[in-house]
Amino acid sequence: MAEEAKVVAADEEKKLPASTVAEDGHGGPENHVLLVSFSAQGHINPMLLLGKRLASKGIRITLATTEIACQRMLKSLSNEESGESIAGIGLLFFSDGLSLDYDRKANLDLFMESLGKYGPINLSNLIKDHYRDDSKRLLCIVTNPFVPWAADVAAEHGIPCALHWIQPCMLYAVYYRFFNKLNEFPTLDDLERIIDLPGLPSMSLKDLPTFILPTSPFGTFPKLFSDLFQNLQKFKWVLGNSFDHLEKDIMDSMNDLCPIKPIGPLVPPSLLGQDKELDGTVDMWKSDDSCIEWLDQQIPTSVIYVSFGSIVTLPAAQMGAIAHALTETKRPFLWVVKPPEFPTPDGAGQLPTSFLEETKDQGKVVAWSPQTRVLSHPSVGCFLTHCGWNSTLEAICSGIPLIAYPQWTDQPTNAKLIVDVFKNGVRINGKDPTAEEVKRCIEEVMEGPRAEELRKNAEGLKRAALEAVGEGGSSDGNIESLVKEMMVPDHELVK
Ligand SMILES: O=c1ccn([C@@H]2O[C@H](COP(=O)(O)OP(=O)(O)O)[C@@H](O)[C@H]2O)c(=O)[nH]1
Ligand SMILES: O=C(/C=C/c1ccccc1)O[C@@H]1O[C@H](CO)[C@@H](O)[C@H](O)[C@H]1O
Repeated sequence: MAEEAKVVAADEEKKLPASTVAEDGHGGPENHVLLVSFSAQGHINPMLLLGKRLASKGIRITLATTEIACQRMLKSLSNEESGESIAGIGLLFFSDGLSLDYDRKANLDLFMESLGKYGPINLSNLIKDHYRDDSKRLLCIVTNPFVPWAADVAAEHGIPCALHWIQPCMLYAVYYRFFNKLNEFPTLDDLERIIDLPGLPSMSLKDLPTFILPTSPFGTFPKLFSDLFQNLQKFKWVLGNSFDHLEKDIMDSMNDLCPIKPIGPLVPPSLLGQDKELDGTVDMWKSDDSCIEWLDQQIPTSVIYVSFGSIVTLPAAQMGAIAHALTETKRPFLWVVKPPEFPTPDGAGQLPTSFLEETKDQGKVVAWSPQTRVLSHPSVGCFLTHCGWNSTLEAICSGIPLIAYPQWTDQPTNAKLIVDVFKNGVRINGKDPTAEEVKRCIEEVMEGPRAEELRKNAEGLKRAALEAVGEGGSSDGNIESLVKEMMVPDHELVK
């Protein structure tokens, strides 16, 4: 039974520390875009990176997100950043209706219902407070799929709205076809059905996102996405965190339904050797930078990097299988074991006893890493990942082969892309794989007969990613055209 939610209704919301709107970009006051993001690390970072790219084209940027995200970000902001801006982008916060000490992950449905109830009211009030007069009128509101109601708030204020799709375009195509009932998908009576959609690789049940499984336990998310994908007309643009070379056939398959404009990969530009000034991300947890010195002492391409992102907490049995496999390979490893935010009585997220002592001369375990610096380090040979899309894109931009170990949401479909479309990795089979299965995948990527092919494919994707976001590249061109379209008021558009 979920603990009683301490709901903070809109009119009772606590006032946050006064946050002025510091702004990035060089345009006039009228060239102002408000980014609205869900509170998770893997949502805020791509939105901030999009903001930095728009700012580089002369747009003023402010990010609005929830109070809980503010609390997490303030914990790790560098001294010179005071919570009023991140990487030069102004910050505004609104309440999701719950107290800050409420366990949102353990009560997903209640959290999302509260966010959907109080978020729109609080966001609308924030817009009234900050953008009331015409001199500060917003060009556009860019929102994310977990807060689609921002489109209704934008319409209330007469502001155009864009959807920032922060997963692969493949998920966008699958969700669109599923929720608009354009194709047949597995049912409880037909779990073995193969799913063949135009422009996409054939899929089976294990490749589908968890929110559309016939057995899906996630009540709120299917409803949220069902409403979103049946009302995409609310958005003037749909922007995809991907790039032409990576998913061209998939994007083309949506052109006659609801086009998606690729503007990615949204990774820190320094990862692609571009201007570090455009890096604009936030860590919600303090990075343990000692892992870089540790990597400096390792042999090139020898290290197995293991990380499951900011949300996933692995069950104890899976932690044990990975620990045993790493020990058995005798290879150097760097493993991010992020402590659960709330106690896990069943040992989930915890390392087996004596593992650290047994492997102290073999590997290193940290609570949070500077991941993009790790992935671009010459000592890293492969990345054992949960296939979160930001991690996947960062690995692509680093030219690192992957061992896919998907857990939920888009991750099974991302794993399908990795193995059968990008061909830059292998997938660990089974929901509760053995240590032998994990070890088999590690050896296959590090020294197996396909190791060289996987590495070459990974390096080729890195070059394509750099080209897409480089000046004149496909994604750079799409951002340029987006900014031009944003500048043209609706009444001047040729219908
Ligand atoms: O130790 C870590 C683990 C993850 N990340 C970052 O956290 C984000 C995770 O996003 P992703 O979509 O991969 O997974 P999620 O956390 O959303 O499940 C990525 O940008 C990673 O670079 C990090 O900085 N340090
Ligand atoms: O970060 C999330 C979801 C976080 C969440 C949801 C509900 C309640 C609390 C937290 O999802 C990640 O988003 C990434 C971008 O969409 C995706 O690629 C990762 O696989 C997800 O883990």
